[in-house]
Amino acid sequence: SPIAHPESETHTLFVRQDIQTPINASLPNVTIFATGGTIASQGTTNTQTIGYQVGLGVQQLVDAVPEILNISNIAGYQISNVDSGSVNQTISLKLAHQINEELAKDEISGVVVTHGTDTLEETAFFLELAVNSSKPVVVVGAMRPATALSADGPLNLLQAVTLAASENAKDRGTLISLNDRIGSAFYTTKNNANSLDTFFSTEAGQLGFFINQVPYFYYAPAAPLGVTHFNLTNATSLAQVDILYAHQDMDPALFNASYAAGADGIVVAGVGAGGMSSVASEAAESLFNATGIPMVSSHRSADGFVPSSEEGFTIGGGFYNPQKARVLLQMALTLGYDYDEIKELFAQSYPMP
Ligand SMILES: NC(=O)C[C@H](N)C(=O)O
Repeated sequence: SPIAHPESETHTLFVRQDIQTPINASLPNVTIFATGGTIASQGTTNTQTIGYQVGLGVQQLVDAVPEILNISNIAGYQISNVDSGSVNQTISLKLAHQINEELAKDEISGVVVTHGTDTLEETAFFLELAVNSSKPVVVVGAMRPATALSADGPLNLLQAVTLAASENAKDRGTLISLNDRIGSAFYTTKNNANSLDTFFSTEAGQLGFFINQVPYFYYAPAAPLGVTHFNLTNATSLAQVDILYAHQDMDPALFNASYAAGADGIVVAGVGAGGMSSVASEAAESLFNATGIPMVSSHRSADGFVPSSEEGFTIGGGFYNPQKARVLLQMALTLGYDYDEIKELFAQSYPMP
């Protein structure tokens, strides 16, 4: 094995297995934080592409693609080993804290997070807001388990490390790298539950592409409009924000139920540009009038825009999809933003001409 000092230690919540490759002084240093997902999964046959189990550690991910060591020295941390549907605020806060610490070290060029693709965009957006560094943070996953014919994880990981080690990737915020594409964590969303190219086809999210494993960017570094960096250094937990999905005959009781279950904020994945039935809307408004709980309107369509209106009680989620609006609202509530500040925070991403 090219990995020099494997050691493992079991914590109650995190399986932590720190690895460090032999140091080659002429190479940059990249740290990998592994969280699980399909990229770390194994099936029972090489044709199994559903129903596989997560379980490979960061050591095995790196061992599968030794070419990585021609690009960068690697240190690795096992933060969790779960499907991304089970990634929670404990894991994302831990990631944010450790990544901020890691990137503050002069010798570190960038970091890679390996993650399941299902909620990858939520963690990537969370890191976009909670990590304060010009160095690259690259979040990567895979759509086929490591045991599959034509598994995509190894090349995706090689590309992610290449990107994290690249000077050209600096000052671009958190990046999502998958299947040759480089996307902005701010805008990229998972588009297909099964396809290898699942992070394709968002309106504003595509930043670049790998050609022969070299990252090419379409634009000079740029930050999305309205990006706010939050200091969560002292946060040990996050506010509770629920997403309610609008549809025909949406149950209006969901609003009170969500509040009664402890929600500090609610995001509505609305029909069209943030809509819901008049009955549901009345229930939402009476909860808002009674409690002042902030409610953000987003869209259940994959892409779109919901503005705030002057008279409405809901806050327009702008370009944020429901899951990203949830992360943003969660951070704002955790740091004590009031209703007007939250409205302003969302409006910042779409400055009016
Ligand atoms: N492609 C994937 O990674 C899916 C997997 N269920 C996850 O952990 O998100």
